[in-house]
Amino acid sequence: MGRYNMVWTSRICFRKYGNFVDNLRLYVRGGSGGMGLPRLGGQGGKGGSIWVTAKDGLTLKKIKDKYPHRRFVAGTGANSSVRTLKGENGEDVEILAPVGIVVTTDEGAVIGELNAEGEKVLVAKGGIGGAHYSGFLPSKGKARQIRLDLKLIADVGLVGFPNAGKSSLLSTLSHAKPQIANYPFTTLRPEIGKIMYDDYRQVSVADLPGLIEGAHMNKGMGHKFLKHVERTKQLMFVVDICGFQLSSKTPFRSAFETVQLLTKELELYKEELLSKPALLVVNKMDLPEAEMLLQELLDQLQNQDDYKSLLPEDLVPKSGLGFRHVVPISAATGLGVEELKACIRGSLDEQAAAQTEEERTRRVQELRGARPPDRPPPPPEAARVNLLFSDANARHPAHNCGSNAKLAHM
Ligand SMILES: Nc1nc2c(ncn2[C@@H]2O[C@H](COP(=O)(O)OP(=O)(O)OP(=O)(O)O)[C@@H](O)[C@H]2O)c(=O)[nH]1
Repeated sequence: MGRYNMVWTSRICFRKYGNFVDNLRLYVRGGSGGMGLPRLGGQGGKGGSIWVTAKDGLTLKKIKDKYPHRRFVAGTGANSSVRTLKGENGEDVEILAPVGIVVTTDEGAVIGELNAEGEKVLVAKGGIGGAHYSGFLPSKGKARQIRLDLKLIADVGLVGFPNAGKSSLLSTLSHAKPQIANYPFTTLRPEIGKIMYDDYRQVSVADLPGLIEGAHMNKGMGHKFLKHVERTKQLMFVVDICGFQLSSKTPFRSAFETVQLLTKELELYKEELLSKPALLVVNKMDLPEAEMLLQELLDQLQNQDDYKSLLPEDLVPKSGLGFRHVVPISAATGLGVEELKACIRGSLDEQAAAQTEEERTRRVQELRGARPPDRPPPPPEAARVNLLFSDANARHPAHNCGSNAKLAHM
């Protein structure tokens, strides 16, 4: 393996977990019916119902931000009166949600799925108005907690320009020919591979083909690709250590510039995507000069401000680059692949633990009758990046991806 015998798996920068919202719990209550009028046989109006309707371009985070209380109550039916014997029906409430979600009860029973714009699911029916048959007494609307879950296509999504080695990596990771997945809410058919762990846990990895520079403007597979990045728990950026050039007419990009461009594409499409935990995989470490180029890349990642002028200003991501781990590998020889598997697993486990803790805190607060906490606003970008860089290793000692050290010998 020549001079190259080290794997650098320490955190370059620590991304906060949980800013990206892939599920949401809501309280919904249909309206009560109105009273009937026994004297004249009048009927109360029906209570309004609550519907969840699919709309393109929405995210669960937008719903969360727009309705911090996450409570939806439909209108009450009007009472029957001498003037209006049939009381007016209460108003329905429509909750707009992204396409590609499953709506379930709190216990996990599926109420319905939204796979296309305009599809809707009834989540809380309004009560019936009082009438002769009910002794003129109305009934209450249905009240319950529901969950909106984004249908995930995989635990981890590969993000990289053509030729970075994504397909090769997926095959190496999953030891099998990855399956082409077909999802009802999409036209793109990602390849999905499964990593098997010794404790029988399986982690799914999706190769989402078609990302090129300008994807945010819908170039190439553009938005079709980027939409899928939303549907994974974590991102795995894959870059060729020797850089990337789409064609002889387009400029050559170094590995560092490639990372910047990939990040910029996500930022321009939906900045929220950058709050997903991400790993950076540096591929083709078997090639000559790879170790020297890796050191250069690490230096550039750690001193991003000094290298900002390499690309035109409008191509530099404004939020900086952040990765939980940087893992050099060779998909061709298998070098570093076991370390990568350990990193992926560790990162997903940490994310799951953080989400469970957040949900637990929320429920405790709910039981105490307190308003669920809104996430505190993130610190200003510049401050955050600096802080994360200067303190990352001190506050979060090098994650043990098979090694305790920043430089782990293979
Ligand atoms: N030397 C070397 N070559 C590699 C490695 N990984 C992949 N390659 C080669 O790089 C080329 C591209 O690999 P792919 O796996 O098809 O890359 P991709 O990112 O899936 O490319 P697209 O399908 O175009 O998106 C192929 O010729 C591979 O054989 C590696 O670790 N070392």
